Amino acid sequence: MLLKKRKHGDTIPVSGLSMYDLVHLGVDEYGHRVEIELIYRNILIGGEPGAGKSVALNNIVAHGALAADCALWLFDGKQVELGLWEDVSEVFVGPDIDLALLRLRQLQAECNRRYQELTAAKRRKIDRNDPVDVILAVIDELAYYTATIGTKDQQEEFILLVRDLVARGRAAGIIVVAATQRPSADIIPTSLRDLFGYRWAFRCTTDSSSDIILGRGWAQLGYNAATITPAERGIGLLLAEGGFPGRLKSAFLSDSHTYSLVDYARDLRIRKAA
Ligand SMILES: Nc1ncnc2c1ncn2[C@@H]1O[C@H](COP(=O)(O)OP(=O)(O)OP(=O)(O)O)[C@@H](O)[C@H]1O
Repeated sequence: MLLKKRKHGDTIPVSGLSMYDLVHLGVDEYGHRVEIELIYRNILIGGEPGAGKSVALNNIVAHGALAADCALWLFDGKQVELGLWEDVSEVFVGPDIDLALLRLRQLQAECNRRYQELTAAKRRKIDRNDPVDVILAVIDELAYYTATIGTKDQQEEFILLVRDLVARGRAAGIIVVAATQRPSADIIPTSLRDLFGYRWAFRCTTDSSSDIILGRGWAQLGYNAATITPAERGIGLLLAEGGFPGRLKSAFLSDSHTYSLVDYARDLRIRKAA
């Protein structure tokens, strides 16, 4: 089962986390905690500006930052969304398409290297006993690198590299988390969207943009992020591979919560390196 639920109120462990553990996202309509198995999966997050994507992203990045077996590779077109985590990241890329492409090529090379090792060892995927970190590659905002900065060729290369990592990275322990406030077909082509095992749609302005995140036909079946009202910030529809979209509210993290988590993650990482 990909999506796990526990009673709301159970404590959420924050120390000694692993990327192989469940990642806490929030609470569903019945008051159950929603947790996902992110390892060997990727997640796409979309919705209109102010709908709650950054808070959702911060929950996932926080898990990665607190996990002893995770290296954070952060791509932040706006520089301020993920900037709080820069200190505890292995790689941080701001609004620089050349650097973003360089880092993605390096990630692709690392993916290829891990595949070679797996093949040599006659194995199919890395697991928690392997001496390599899971790489959590977080991209916010996708459209910034694929439609705003750089030349057409650079934007296309960016999409190709992301698609390759989403398609092949999972077994190699590379997880892609991509967020956009522009859920349109040119930013998230079907061929890319369909590779994401999890899709989380926050409020959208139209039925079709909701379908662009969740998949074609869900709005018609009543799973439509355009029906989330502007006041319902932090609420979204989460689809886990093979299931039905479920409504949930992300765990709220204020800036001061996030700063505390960054400090705690920094301490854990200093202790790990010592
Ligand atoms: N889970 C939540 N619970 C309560 N309030 C929330 C929650 N998530 C978001 N909000 C509120 O909504 C505001 C906007 O959220 P957030 O910055 O995550 O939106 P966004 O979709 O990332 O916006 P943008 O695309 O403009 O960056 C937050 O500052 C907060 O006030």
